[in-house]
Amino acid sequence: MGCKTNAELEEIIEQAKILTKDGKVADYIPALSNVDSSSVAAAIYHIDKVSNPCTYAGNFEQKFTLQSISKVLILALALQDRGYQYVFNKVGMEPTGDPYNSIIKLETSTHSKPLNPMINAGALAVTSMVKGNNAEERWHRIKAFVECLLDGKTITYDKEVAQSEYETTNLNRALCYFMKQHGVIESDVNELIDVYTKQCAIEMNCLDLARIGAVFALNGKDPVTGEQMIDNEIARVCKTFMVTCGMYNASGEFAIKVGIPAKSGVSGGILGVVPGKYGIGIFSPALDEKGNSIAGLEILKIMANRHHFSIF
Ligand SMILES: NC(=O)CC[C@H](N)C(=O)O
Repeated sequence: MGCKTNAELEEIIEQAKILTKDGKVADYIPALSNVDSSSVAAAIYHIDKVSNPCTYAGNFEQKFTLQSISKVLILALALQDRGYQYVFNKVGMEPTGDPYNSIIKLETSTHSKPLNPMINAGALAVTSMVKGNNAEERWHRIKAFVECLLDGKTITYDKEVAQSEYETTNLNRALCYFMKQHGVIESDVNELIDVYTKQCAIEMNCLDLARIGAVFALNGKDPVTGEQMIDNEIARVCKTFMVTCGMYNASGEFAIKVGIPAKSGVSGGILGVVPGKYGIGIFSPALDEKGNSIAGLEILKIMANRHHFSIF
């Protein structure tokens, strides 16, 4: 993939970097805290450019784990595997206004249905729907699907981060046991947590993430081959969830200030989609109190203002 540095993006990154000192790296997954909190990297995949489609700035080679960004990709796979009815029979479509790991709405919602697939409860239920005879098969299908979105590039997962989350994720286990009790999931809880912690620990750099953004920007088509990688309708559903719930309980403010489908993860990654134009990948691990990358948000706000990103 042809890539080059971009002076404007460098300038924006320098501006945003100052804010990293106001944020905090996630440490509730212990292995996530081993990272330089001042790192900032960003890449943009321009879907109209045939040669050198990618521009980048900052430490673009640095890999990070997807964490919650993986929820959008696994939703696409589960919808492909099971169809709309099956998935949304078990998981809702409404934003919660609560933190991503909150348990409160599970108890108050009808049939204990998680409110949407972007909160942990909903994402865990969605991961349990990926086809496969066992955890290993499910994980291999997830890995193969993400590799397809990256033109066949082999992806890896950060074993230390996955193991660290597997050992400490009592709250996610609690969400699973609650959902199992109420028939939302059927899987063995530890097997489900095993697949989920691996999917969250999938690692890539911001160039890779920008390429995945480009697939969504093209309604599921590969930006190079034009092949339909994700069904058009499924890409639409995923992008809609990114708008309504992709930035946790800051999605409303983000829709006003930036106005594009985006999904963030507690590692500090943000996947951004400017429909018909760009895929965006950002990494900066210092987070605000809602769990979004502080510098990442600033970069998107500046770019959205200058280049009129908003879809609204
Ligand atoms: N917001 C996130 O990125 C959360 C993902 C993380 N693996 C968790 O389940 O807590």
